[in-house]
Amino acid sequence: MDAAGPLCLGIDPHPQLLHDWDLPDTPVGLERFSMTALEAAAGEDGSSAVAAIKPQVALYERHGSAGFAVLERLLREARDEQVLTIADAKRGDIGSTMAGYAEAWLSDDSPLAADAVTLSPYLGYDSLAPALELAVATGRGVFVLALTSNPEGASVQHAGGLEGSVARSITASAARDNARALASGHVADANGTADTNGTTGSTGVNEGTGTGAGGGTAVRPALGPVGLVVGATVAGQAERLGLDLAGVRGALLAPGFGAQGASGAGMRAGFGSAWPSVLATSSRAILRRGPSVGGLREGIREALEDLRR
Ligand SMILES: O=c1ccn([C@@H]2O[C@H](COP(=O)(O)O)[C@@H](O)[C@H]2O)c(=O)[nH]1
Repeated sequence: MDAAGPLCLGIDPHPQLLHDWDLPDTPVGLERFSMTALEAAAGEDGSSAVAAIKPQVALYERHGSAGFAVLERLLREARDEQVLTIADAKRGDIGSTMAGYAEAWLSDDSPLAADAVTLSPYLGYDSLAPALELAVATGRGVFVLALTSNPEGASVQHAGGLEGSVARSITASAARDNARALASGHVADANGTADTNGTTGSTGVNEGTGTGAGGGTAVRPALGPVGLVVGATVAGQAERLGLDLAGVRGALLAPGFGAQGASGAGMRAGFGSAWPSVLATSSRAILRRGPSVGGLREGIREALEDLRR
């Protein structure tokens, strides 16, 4: 985020987008789409144009094993291009089988290994422990759904009321786990290398200034391995629900920027003091600028400009 700015490019190969790009709704079309988006994300001068890419796993899964093969190639080539990856898989299960999902997305030798994965905490936040443990051990991260960008999310996430909402409990649990990880110094450094010696930065962890390509001068605290998903469209609700997002000390992945209507100005206002930790993610609004790599890069530039403004 310091180097490239607070933007993640969502790679969502919707059937309509494949059609608009004049590609077939097949694994061949999916592969062309994914590699083109990666080329745009990788930037022109060897430095990534975005902080991360976020492939939407559902849209690969709908093509079966051939779709997963394309996703494996995307994740592998992104790694080769040094573009960070967030697999948007929204996984969550009872602890014993959660370990299987964790290995699939977060272990070094998995063909689907990403730098981070999105997790659903609705079988109980602590059921996610196998994924959090593996993320810490391999220098990766997780993003736990807290306040999702869709209107239906409120029926579950606001439950419990202003003082005791589900979202508040998830936020507090993430803050607890990050505090533990940060205190132990056992988190990834800026190169994604697991650091157990406390030698990275003054606190032994990755600290960012928030003064890089993302613009702005706010100081971002050191961030732990547990991020939250907080929709850009609903960020303003966080304060009303008493969520201490800045206190989480984890990255805040914010979908809803662009196609779902959220703007840079609206996000800044909604996230308030947590803004330096926000990683806005946009899929369709940028992907609609394809199929040319130049068009996609223009979309990325405009989105970054909006976030800096
Ligand atoms: O709360 C959430 C969690 C995840 N998403 C995902 O983000 C992208 C948004 O795509 P856009 O085209 O930019 O609207 C998509 O993959 C969703 O599954 C979300 O929107 N909201």
